[in-house]
Amino acid sequence: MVAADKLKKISEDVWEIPTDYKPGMNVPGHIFLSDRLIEGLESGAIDQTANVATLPGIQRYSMAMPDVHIGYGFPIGGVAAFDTETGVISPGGVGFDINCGVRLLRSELMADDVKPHKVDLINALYEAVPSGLGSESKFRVNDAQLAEVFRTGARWAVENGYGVKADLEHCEENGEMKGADPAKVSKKARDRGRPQLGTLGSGNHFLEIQKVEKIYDEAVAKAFGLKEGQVTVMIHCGSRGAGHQICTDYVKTMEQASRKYGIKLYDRQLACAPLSSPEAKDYFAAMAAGANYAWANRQIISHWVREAFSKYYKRDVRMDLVYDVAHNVAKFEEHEVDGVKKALCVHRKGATRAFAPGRSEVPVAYRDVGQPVIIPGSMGSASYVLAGTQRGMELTFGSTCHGAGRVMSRSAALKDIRGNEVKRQLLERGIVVKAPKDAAIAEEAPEVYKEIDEVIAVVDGLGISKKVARLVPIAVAKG
Ligand SMILES: Nc1nc2c(ncn2[C@@H]2O[C@H](COP(=O)(O)O)[C@@H](O)[C@H]2O)c(=O)[nH]1
Ligand SMILES: [Mn+2]
Ligand SMILES: [Mn+2]
Repeated sequence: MVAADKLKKISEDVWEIPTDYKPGMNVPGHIFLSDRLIEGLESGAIDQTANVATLPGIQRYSMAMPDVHIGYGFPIGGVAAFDTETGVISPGGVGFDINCGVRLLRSELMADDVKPHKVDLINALYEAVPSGLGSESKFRVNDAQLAEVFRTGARWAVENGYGVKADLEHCEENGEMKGADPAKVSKKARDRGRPQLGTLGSGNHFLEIQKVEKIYDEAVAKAFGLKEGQVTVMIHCGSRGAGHQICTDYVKTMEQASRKYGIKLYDRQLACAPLSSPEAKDYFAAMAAGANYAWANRQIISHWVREAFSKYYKRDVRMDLVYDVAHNVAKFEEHEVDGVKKALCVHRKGATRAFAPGRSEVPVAYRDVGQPVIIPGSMGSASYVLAGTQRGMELTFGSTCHGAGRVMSRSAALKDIRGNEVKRQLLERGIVVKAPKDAAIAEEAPEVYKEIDEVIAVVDGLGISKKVARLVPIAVAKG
């Protein structure tokens, strides 16, 4: 029996997990997948989506985007919104890499100018930005500076010479989530985060030089400053050891809190606390600090990317920030539920906010067209820029997918795939890959991910975000 047999197809690409799927479900689950993608859906991801539906105060549905796969407690690709009075917050609904996210720089360069230099350019980026699992940064922050990073995020970086003010206007939350409190971050998390600020991290994190291959919506693309043939650079990374430790610390706090507040957990990894409790407030303050660390991190890395291009071309190469999205975060937002405006805490775990035109959270420059949504595919496939829609506000609390989503585990990839062969095949297609070791390439081979075009067809078809541009890789530096 394929996992999908447990689901009820209620409309094109929408699969329901009914509330009688398991005891304790407060709302149904909705999984957004095409008939083809549903074939590969793990039954564990259905169970996880159903488990989330048992949490107190969940609104409308527990949702999973088409990049869904098994995660820690909540599925990756999961979206769940909780009433601020009756609901909960859960570190498992945010993930260990707090504010892992993606930003896109648009350059003034065209692909034909860059392609002959792609090896030198990717080497320059690889040199400029430290990467790898325990990698340490080229610069050091002291405790007081780290506390400022936790409090003010990307603004700290810009005020210290890493970028320009306009960058802040083009970040979700302006790169500075309010309510962060460094005092709620443990010494262990600070010690892990201090040496890693300004590092890419490992594996799935990357820097990618891309070409805008196709524009689907000229007017929106123009608002985003994108045109066919243009070179862009995509940066994917998060909060490194700092975020990981914050999550680890608060999972323990929440396990105790769940018992204290009598919350029945169908999976220990869903540990959570009522949003009104001191434990929830402490976690939110620490999570926001982790999110700010990640925004500062992507901001510093952007500065080094700009420096590397300018140094290589021996002139000031203009690289403006299109936008920066968080895809592992919980946020307080206002949404309409059954015709009533409500304050909700929306968890997006491997999911991207995709707000419609007119929302005050969307930067002024994009308010008429909707929030830019940046969706990476893999080092051998396309990535996409989309825009948020009103349909998304209605159907998914303004959310969409965050990537293609894995279909093969890292261990299976290491067993079945040879990194040097993947590298050779990609080079044959004109894509240069630079990574610390061949094993890292095997773990991240294009075939370990779903087909991004199919995933994007689902979100575009449902109308929860709409296609604006398709980007293809020229050269990739993997962490
Ligand atoms: N364009 C590229 N996309 C990539 C690459 N490696 C991974 N990915 C995609 O990113 C998402 C998000 O990853 P996550 O670790 O935050 O879940 C993933 O689902 C892939 O689709 C790459 O080298 N280039
Ligand atoms: Mn990520
Ligand atoms: Mn990450």
